[in-house]
Amino acid sequence: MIEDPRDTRSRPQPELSALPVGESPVLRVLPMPADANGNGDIFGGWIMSQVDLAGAVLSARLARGRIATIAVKEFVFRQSVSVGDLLSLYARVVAVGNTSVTVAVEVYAERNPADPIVVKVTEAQLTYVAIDRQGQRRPIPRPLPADIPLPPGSA
Ligand SMILES: CCCCCCCCCCCCCCCC(=O)SCCNC(=O)CCNC(=O)[C@H](O)C(C)(C)COP(=O)(O)OP(=O)(O)OC[C@H]1O[C@@H](n2cnc3c(N)ncnc32)[C@H](O)[C@@H]1OP(=O)(O)O
Repeated sequence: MIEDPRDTRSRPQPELSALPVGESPVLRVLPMPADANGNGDIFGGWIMSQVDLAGAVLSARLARGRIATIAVKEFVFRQSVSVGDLLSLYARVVAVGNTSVTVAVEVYAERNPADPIVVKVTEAQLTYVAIDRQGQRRPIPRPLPADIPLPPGSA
């Protein structure tokens, strides 16, 4: 039987959340109908690409140039995303190495404008490597910028 996407009875009830207090999203984005799968939910792959872009923002600032994604640690999709949701993506630097930057990204969806709720959609940890024009790894320039919050011990 094909599931009716408007029928929410059989779906897990959303865990109510709130947007992180005192933080600004690095990216806000609205999924469009073309980003939806056959069930009417937004493709996980589309969400993953938004997370990759969100993680790249702080990494590119720290690398002061080109970067490449080298690794992504575990995506767990906790809630589905629908057309009409507003996604906010928050990023936090968790490590800065010699050539790499590791960033934790969290994704929240705001929905139902008449009675707004916020749900946490997913989170992931991504590592980016600073690369030169030939695509070879290069050191992250030091000193690191003072305006990006960094974990203790980063220098
Ligand atoms: C002013 C405006 C600003 C804001 C404006 C923002 C704009 C935002 C732009 C959008 C930006 C697009 C963002 C998408 C970017 C792609 O989609 S890139 C496409 C997908 N990725 C690729 O094609 C990469 C392919 N891989 C490669 O080319 C090579 O592996 C690389 C990246 C050159 C690295 O070379 P390598 O010899 O393999 O590197 P290796 O020495 O083994 O490791 C390098 C570093 O990675 C770490 N590493 C290696 N493996 C792992 C692993 N499995 N896990 C964790 N770390 C690892 C190492 O520990 C090392 O770190 P450090 O200790 O040096 O810090």
